[in-house]
This record gives sequence, structure tokens and C-alpha cells, in this order.
Amino acid sequence: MHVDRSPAEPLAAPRGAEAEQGAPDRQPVVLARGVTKTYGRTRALAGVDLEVRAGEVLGLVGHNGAGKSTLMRVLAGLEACDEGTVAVRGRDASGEAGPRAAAFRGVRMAYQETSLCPDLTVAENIWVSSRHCLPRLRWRRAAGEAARRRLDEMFPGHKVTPRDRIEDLSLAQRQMVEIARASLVDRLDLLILDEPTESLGPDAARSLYDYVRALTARGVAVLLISHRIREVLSVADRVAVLRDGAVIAERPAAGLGEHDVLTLMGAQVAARTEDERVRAATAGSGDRPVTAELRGATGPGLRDVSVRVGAGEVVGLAGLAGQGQQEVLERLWHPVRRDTRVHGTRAYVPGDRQRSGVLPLWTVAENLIVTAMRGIARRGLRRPAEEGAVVRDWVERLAVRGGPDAAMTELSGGNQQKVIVARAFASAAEIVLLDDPFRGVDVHTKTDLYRLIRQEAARGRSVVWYSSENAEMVHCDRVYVLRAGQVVAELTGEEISEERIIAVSFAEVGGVTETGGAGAARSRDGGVPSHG
Ligand SMILES: Nc1ncnc2c1ncn2[C@@H]1O[C@H](COP(=O)(O)OP(=O)(O)OP(=O)(O)O)[C@@H](O)[C@H]1O
Repeated sequence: MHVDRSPAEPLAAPRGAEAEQGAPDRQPVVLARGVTKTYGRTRALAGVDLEVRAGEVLGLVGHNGAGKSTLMRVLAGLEACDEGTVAVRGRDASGEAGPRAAAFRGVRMAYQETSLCPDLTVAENIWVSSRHCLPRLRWRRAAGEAARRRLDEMFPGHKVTPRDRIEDLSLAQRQMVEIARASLVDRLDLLILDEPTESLGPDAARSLYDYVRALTARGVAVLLISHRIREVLSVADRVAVLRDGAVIAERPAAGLGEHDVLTLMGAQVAARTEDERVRAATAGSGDRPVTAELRGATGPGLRDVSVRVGAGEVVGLAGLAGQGQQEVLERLWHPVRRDTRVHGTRAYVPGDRQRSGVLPLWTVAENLIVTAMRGIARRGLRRPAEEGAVVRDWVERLAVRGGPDAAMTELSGGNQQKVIVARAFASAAEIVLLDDPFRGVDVHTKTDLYRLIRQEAARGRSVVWYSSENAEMVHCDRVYVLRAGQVVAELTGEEISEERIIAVSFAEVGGVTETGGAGAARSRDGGVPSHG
């Protein structure tokens, strides 16, 4: 089982000896005791005890819907708990929870989905969030300056200006601004990072963790939530495991292995079998009928790209973020040009569920069935019983916590993403286009989804899959590695490995001689593109 993206280099500088022992003498910054929180029928937190200490990185892991985000909101004082106490710097602050609670002022949170207002500029967002520590006179300029300085410190090469509107930024840039926003406060005690690197490239992730180390050296506590277990183990001093709304283990990170953490999380950790690899290696694609094809496609973001997708084939689009992968998907989704041929109906799974994908006012069932219902209908009439059966089947297959009748907004981020994936596969689409679809999905569920993709391919569906996690590409039959809008390698079967993809992505183009790809080794620009 491939569980995590493994960056080419460790994400953080090694921990000090004190951290290795779990830093037992550090003062707690935030201390939660017996915290419970219930939403309607859902008991999100069932008596959490947790201590976050000054100068440490505490990693928090748990399955989708375990209660991580809820706990963070309670620790940050954004929501009151039903029972229990939350003390900040030794003082019980639970009674004061609320968006402007002074007791929680030093506890700041960077959200996974970002809390930024898309219509406002970077500077305006910073002002809204940090106005209590910015001057009122010439506030826009002051906020812009503060944002620029912090972004420079955290993410060198970010290419964001204070005047950019949030909606014009890439997902990675929005995430950078969100993290910078959270850190901008007069006195920072605890910085909570909710899956901060899901949208960041490896370079930006490394920069972030360098900054985190600098923060902890100054005594700030950092709480890191992530599904990337290896990343958590490489960055955190201690790890807390949340399971079904309770912290079931708190351990020093040193000495913990990925497998230990997964077991504590309750994942069924099967030893990694080679079956996907074998399937991929043996699933020859040459004789399949072609369902989709780009032939020398050129245009915005693409240069002479040729890509072939066979029936029942899983085709990966890999490489550094922003190298043309999404443009390929876009072409296949809207095949308006002559250089693109598509023979079959399509479904699209967006990775950016904030911008597109989730219909927030609808239930899980409605979100899930919206594409499939046309195929289920007879003579234009909907068939509720059949729709209900499809919904139940997918909710069960993907273990969507919350069930069919929950409102989409009641679901955890990972569970929302599962519904969007289920929507595409529940439809009758012959070609499923996946745009980095598994961000925020827990390790266990991801493994199920990889299996699902293979099963659906075995039934004859074609899948075109862009993933920012190169390790996921081993589940593909064929992988096109893109760079600067060109295909620089086409890998099949045993050739597909994370190491190979990384090597090809960074290689001097003159030296890239991976063969087979129609655009292989044609690129003439030798520069390594920036990303993240
Ligand atoms: N505002 C809400 N209304 C109703 N239910 C909610 C709400 N917020 C969270 N829940 C429920 O509480 C449970 C815990 O959700 P939470 O978002 O804290 O999980 P999580 O561990 O952060 O998951 P993920 O890894 O998917 O982000 C879930 O079952 C979720 O559906």
C-alpha cells in the first residue's frame, strides 16, 4: 500500500535531542480536558484530552471524520465545547469561546479550505483577519506590507502581490496566503495548520516547515494536522492520534513508524502487495480501442502534446504542479479543438472542491446522484428507488461518514471529497477525469479508492488521473510526465515509480530520453520550472 507522498528530501531539519524525548518539561500552551462536541446526531468529540506545549510541533492524525477539524476549532476558541475545559496559558478559557475571544487571541488557525474572501485582495484579507495589530491609518498599505514580508519569510518565490485578488490566485498561492494570514498576530502562542501541504508543492512545503522550526525555536507551539503520516513523523516532535472523537494515543514522534501510526488510527494496514503493480505491468494498452486522444495539441499551457487513452485504461498525468496536466484534462473535458478526439461520455472530479464540485445546500444523496440521475431516469422520469439504491451503495462503498441525508456542509472535508469522487463513478460516464482528487482523503480511504479505480477500469472505463502525489501513479497503466506544457516521458508498467517520475520531472531536458511519449525529449528549455 502506498500511503504517502515521499518528498525527495526530508521536509524539515532534524529535531533536537530535547524534542526526541518529547520535551517533557515544556509548559502547556493549550490544554483540553474531557472536551465533547455534538452536532445533531453526530458526536464529533467524545471526551478529548490533549496538551499542546510551548516550542513543540504536535502532529494530529486520524481518519476522515475523526474530529480533527472540530477539535481545532474548539482549541482555537472558534466554537465552544459542550462539556470539558480548554485552558490557554494555564487559564480556563472555555467559557469565552467565540470568534473574537480575547483569551484565544494567540491561537491562530490556517484552514485546509482557506478562510479567505475570494473577492478581496490579499492585503484586504490580511486586514480583516489581523486588523487588531495593524495601524488604522493607511491600513491597506500596512496590511500589504505585513503580508508581503511574511510571505517572503515563509515561501520565498511565492509570486503573490498584496494587490492580487484571492480568486485569481492558484490553489497553492491561496494556501500560502492562508498560512501567512494565520501567523500574522501581535503575539502568536499556537499556530494550527490544518493539512497545510495538501495544495503546496514540495518546495513550498519545505519552506513552510523551515519556518515552523524557526517558530518553535522561539517558543511558539505548532499543531499540525495531516494525512501524510511520513510528513508528520518527519516534522513533529510528538504525535497525537484521534479516533472516533477521542485522543487514543500521544507519543514522541521519534521511534514511531508509519505503520505504528496507521495501526493506531484503526486503518486496516495490509502489507503492500504487488498486485496493482502486476496488474499495471500486465495490462498492455496497445490493442485497446482508443477512447480519448490528444494529437500534437498546442494552445494555452500546452505545446505539441500527444496523449492516448485506451478503453479500460488508467492513464496518469504526472510531473511538478502546473506543468500542463490540468490543461490536458480540460481539453478532454471540453474537446473543442481538432487536435482532441474523445469517444465517450465523461465525468470530471475536481480537486478544488471549494471552487467547484460541492453543492453546499444539498444533501449527500443529492450531491452524489446529480450526474447519475439522468442515466437512471426512464422516459425523462426520475426513479427515486433506483437512485436511492445507487446512493446507498456508494455511501457504503466509500464509507461516507454522515450518511445520505446529511447536508454536505455537515461532512468533514475528506468525506465531502469522497462524495465528489462517488458522483463521477456512480454516473455512466465512460471516461472519468480526475483532477488531483484525493487531497484531504485519509490513507485508508485512499487505498480503497485506488482499488475502486482499478475495478472500474477492469469494467472497461477509462480513467485519466492527474495527481500531485507521484507515488499514486503506480496505480496507473501508463503515465505521461509533463513539464512546461510538454510530455517529457511516457512510462508504462514497471517503469512507473515515484523516483523515476521525480527524476524525469527535474532532469535537464536535453538529458531526458525516456521514450515512447509522443512529445518525449522535445523540450528545448533547460530551466527547472518553479512550482508550489
Ligand atoms: N458543522 C457541522 N455540522 C454537523 N456535523 C459536523 C459539523 N462539523 C463536523 N461535523 C461532523 O463531525 C465529525 C467530525 O468532523 P471533522 O471535520 O472534525 O473531522 P476531521 O477529522 O477533520 O475529518 P477530515 O480528515 O475529513 O477533514 C464528522 O462526522 C462530521 O460530519
